[in-house]
Amino acid sequence: MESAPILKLEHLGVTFPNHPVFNDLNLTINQGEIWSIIGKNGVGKTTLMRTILHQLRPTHGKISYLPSQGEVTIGYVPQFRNIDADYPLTIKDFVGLNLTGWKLPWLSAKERAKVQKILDQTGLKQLAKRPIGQASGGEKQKAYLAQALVEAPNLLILDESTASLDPVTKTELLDLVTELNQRLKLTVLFVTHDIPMAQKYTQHYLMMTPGKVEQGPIANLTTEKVWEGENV
Ligand SMILES: Nc1ncnc2c1ncn2[C@@H]1O[C@H](COP(=O)(O)OP(=O)(O)OP(=O)(O)O)[C@@H](O)[C@H]1O
Repeated sequence: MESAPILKLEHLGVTFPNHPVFNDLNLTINQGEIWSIIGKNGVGKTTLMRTILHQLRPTHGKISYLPSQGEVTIGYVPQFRNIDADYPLTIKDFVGLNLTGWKLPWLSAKERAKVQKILDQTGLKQLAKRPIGQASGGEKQKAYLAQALVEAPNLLILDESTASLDPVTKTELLDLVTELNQRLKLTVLFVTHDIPMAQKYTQHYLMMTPGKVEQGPIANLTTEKVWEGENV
């Protein structure tokens, strides 16, 4: 049985001054689906994600969050950003930041339990007390994922979040995301240039090309299609 929609984009368009990024984008994402969002550099993938995250207002069309806006909570894992070696927080405090609204991490017992659980799930338990600035790139990226998941969102956006990771760490992260998807029906938008990973981990694709978007089941995403899309 098909799930109910969680996100519906209708005739969506974003135009920066003198620069239309995309137009007339129509897309329905159902609860529990995993989508890859692909397309060449600069085509508008991050702009689309920022619009879904309410950071940008669409210039045309609309986005519906279903069954209601209040019921759709979004976790966001950005592209890898380094963190200064002398950044003062431990991995555990960093993961808990979302729970405190980015103030100093004075957590309640319940919040501490949430952090503990997600550290466990993301394989960061042994590293909880390590200053995040001294963690490896992969560990930092896991911490960003844990931070995005700590409040149990029902929609997770991975914005090229695995791009800088080695194959083993990349697979660990995406296996965890798949596990959460199956257990909790977490809906996932995976922005990526990694077509083999998209084919392995996602069920549907949205391919953005200048002036046009295409979507379908991931089995239809052939190498030729990607090549054509990247060369428009
Ligand atoms: N705030 C802004 N003002 C003006 N132009 C912008 C703004 N943000 C993004 N752009 C432009 O919009 C286009 C789409 O950018 P976006 O970051 O969404 O692309 P992308 O598909 O995510 O690219 P990449 O794969 O390189 O990350 C680019 O040409 C970019 O320069």
